[in-house]
Parts: sequence; C-alpha cells; structure tokens
Amino acid sequence: MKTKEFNFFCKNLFDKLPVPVDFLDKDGRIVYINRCFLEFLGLNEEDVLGRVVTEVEPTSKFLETLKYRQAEVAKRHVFSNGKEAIVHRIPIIDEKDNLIGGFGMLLFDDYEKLKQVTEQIEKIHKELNLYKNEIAKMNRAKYSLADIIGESKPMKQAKSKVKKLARVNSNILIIGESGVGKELFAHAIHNESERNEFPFVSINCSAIPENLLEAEFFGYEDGAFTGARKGGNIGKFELANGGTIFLDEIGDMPLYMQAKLLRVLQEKEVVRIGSNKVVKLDVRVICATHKNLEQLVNEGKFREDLYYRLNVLSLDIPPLRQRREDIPLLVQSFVEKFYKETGLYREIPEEVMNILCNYDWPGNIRELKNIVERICVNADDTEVTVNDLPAAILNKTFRIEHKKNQGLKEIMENIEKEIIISTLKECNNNKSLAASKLNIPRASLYRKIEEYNIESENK
Ligand SMILES: Nc1ncnc2c1ncn2[C@@H]1O[C@H](COP(=O)(O)OP(=O)(O)OP(=O)(O)O)[C@@H](O)[C@H]1O
Repeated sequence: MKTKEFNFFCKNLFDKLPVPVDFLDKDGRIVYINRCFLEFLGLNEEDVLGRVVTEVEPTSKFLETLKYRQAEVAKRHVFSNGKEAIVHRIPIIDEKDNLIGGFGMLLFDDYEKLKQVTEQIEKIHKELNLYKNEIAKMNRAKYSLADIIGESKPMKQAKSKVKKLARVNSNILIIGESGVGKELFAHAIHNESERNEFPFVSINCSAIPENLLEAEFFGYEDGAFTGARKGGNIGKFELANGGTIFLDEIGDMPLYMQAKLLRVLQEKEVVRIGSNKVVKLDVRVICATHKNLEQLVNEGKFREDLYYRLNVLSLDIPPLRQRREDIPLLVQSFVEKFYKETGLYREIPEEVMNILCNYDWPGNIRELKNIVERICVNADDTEVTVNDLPAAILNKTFRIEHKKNQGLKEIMENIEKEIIISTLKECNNNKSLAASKLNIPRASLYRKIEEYNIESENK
C-alpha cells in the first residue's frame, strides 16, 4: 500500500479512536498518527508526518525497537511535555521476515489516572477481602466436640461416632427429636473433619418460603426473576464449597426441590438461576430431621432415591429423657453460662435438680436450657427454689394424684406402680437394669409387674 493510501486507510480506522495510535515506516518516519495522539503531544499533523520519530519526540525509544526488532509492551514512558503514559511499541515484520515499519500505542495517556485506578482497584480488593473474611467468619462451625455436654453411655457413643464420621466424606443423616442437639453434632463433625478450615453453612429447610428455596440453595444472577436482588446472590451450596452444608429439617423440603437437590448431589455441580455457568462443587452434606423419613418415603412425600443418597451414614441422637444422667451436667453448664453472661450467681439445690431430672423434657435440651435460664432469672436469691419452676413442669413431675376416698395403702400402691412404670421406660424395658436402679431383686420386680398388671399397660 502506498503511503498516501495507507494514511487514508488509517484515518478511517483510527481517527475516531480515543486511544493514541501511530505508524512508522522501517526508517522510523511517522506515516500515520491519529488525532488523539496529536492532542496528547499538542502538535499538528503537518509537524509530524514524514519526520523521524525522535525529531518529533526526542524521548522516543522507537528507533531502538525497530533496530532490535523487539516488541515492547506496557512500558512506562515520560514524554518531553512531562506527561507519563504506558506505551506499546511493536515492530511490523512481513512474511519474508523483513522489517516494514512499527506500530505505537498509548495504553494510558494519563499515568496519574492509571495510578488512581490502580489504587482504587487495590482498595476495592482490600475491602472485598475484608467482606470475604467476615462472610467466612459467619459461616464457620461454632461448636466442637468439647461443647457437647453429656457423659451418659448414648452420648459417649454418639461422640465417638462423630470422630469416625469426620474421617470420611459421605453424606450423613442425623436423626433425633427436636432440640436434642442435631445441629451441634453437625458442627462438631465438620470441626473434627479435614474440611474445618472451610465454610460450614447451615440452612433450615422449613424456615425458608418455598418460592425462595431454589434461589437460597443455588443462587441467582442479576435480574433472574422479579424481586431478585441487584447484582445477584451466591447460593448456599456455592458458599459452602470446600466445606460442609447442613440441611436442617430436610423432611420439610418440598418434592420439586428434592429433585433439584438430588441432581446437585449426583452431578456435584450447581448453576445459578439465570446463568449458564456451571460451578463445580466439593461440598459434604449433613442433613437432619426429627421426622421419620422412611415413613415419609412410604407416604410418597420424600423421594426414595434422595433418602438413600442422604442416608449413607447416620447418627441417632437419643432424647434427653433416655439419658437423664446428663441433666445435672447440662443444668450446671447452663447456670455457669448464665453467670458469665449476667454476672448473677445461681445455685440449684437438690430438690430442684431432682424435679428437673424427673421431668420428661419433650423439647429436649433446648427446653431445658430455656427453663434453666428462666429459673435463674426468676430466682430472688442465689439459691433457686421449687417455686421458681414453671407450673407446667411441677404439674407434670408430680403426676401421682390420688383420687378422693382412696386409702393410704392404695395411694402408696399407685405411687409404687408409677415409679416402676417410669423406671422401666427409662431403662427401655430392661428389667434387670430397672431392678438394679430401684435397688430391688429382679424377682420382686417381676412380681410387682404382674401384681400391677404393668407389662400389658406398657405395651
Ligand atoms: N449436648 C449438649 N450440650 C450443650 N448444649 C446442647 C447440647 N445439645 C443441645 N444443646 C443446645 O440445645 C439447643 C438446641 O440444640 P440444636 O439446635 O442443636 O438441636 P436440634 O436437634 O438441631 O433441634 P431442631 O431439630 O429443633 O433443629 C442449642 O442451644 C444447643 O446449643
């Protein structure tokens, strides 16, 4: 192409470009320079065209670039007018390896602006890391094995199982009544595992409105649906990547979400709503439920395939009434916690402790914790009294009411019968254990069971 034609061609291409650009011939003469570059240098086209680059701009290193045929990319350069920029100098070589010219371009024509942008980016990065750390802190497992109070046999067994479960990566289903400590155990499994440096994300399936479940689980992109937060949102699975996700109340998950969850567990990847980018997942899933999932499967309310996928390993946490010996330890720890939080010292006398130990605790440890806190608040003095206990607990503990016109013998028999029934319940109907707890010979227990017709009532 002739110089004139080339110049015309470049004008069409580069004159409207807001980036300074020029072309040189093989001897370093400027054959084209765009308007933006002229403005930057404060020169007119006539002062520049056809002249050797160093005559126009004495600081230019372009002649060396042409001489050594070596491209220089993103170099900082100070021009004779004092302006600083990031420049590219590229030698142009033809197919026969001959040098035919050079191409120059300024990336940032205002170095100060670049510095500001870089500083701004650095600041944003720092802030982003700060938020990331905060989010990571929020998504940490707070409890470890040491926080799980209980020395009863079933608790010791459950705690030692935690260590085994932590060693592998399979999904776990934790079963137990409400308030037994399922979430606490999930935290402990994560903390004992190799994933403990990664997030622990907890999500309660029954607490999220059905229409938001998918967005919460898998996240969404900006404008994915009406009401979606600007900028989109990361899903809990992505948030838990590398760590553990705890899906509480899994039995309450609607069927359509069960299908989606199954897909994620099978594929080990997730796609945000409104996006087509696949995110690979490495997340351990721990689920919990107080419902009978097998029954839900039989009723068609829970997918069988999902049940088997979640229930690879399981952990059964017994209700508090089956491990009453843990009650004094738990009460003591809740009283200490109350003292630490409020500075109010409380003591639980034996008669109050006995009542607490005999109550059945349908709400398990959560209920016990609440009641202990309540009686600590109610107490007028350091020593808590029976009167500080809620009536509901007192009524249920003193179940043995005698009917009018009953003689002492009959009343005593009723009391004896009640005690035997509750001890048998406590011992899971193990008669030898019950006899030893009641401190009577086994034969006496059998006789009384028959006498009071307990076995048939107990079935
Ligand atoms: N062994 C324990 N030692 C100390 N605190 C416990 C213990 N078990 C449970 N808790 C406490 O009791 C409360 C209820 O525990 P958690 O939430 O883990 O029960 P959950 O079985 O998951 O209940 P839900 O089924 O209702 O979700 C929490 O405050 C927890 O810290």
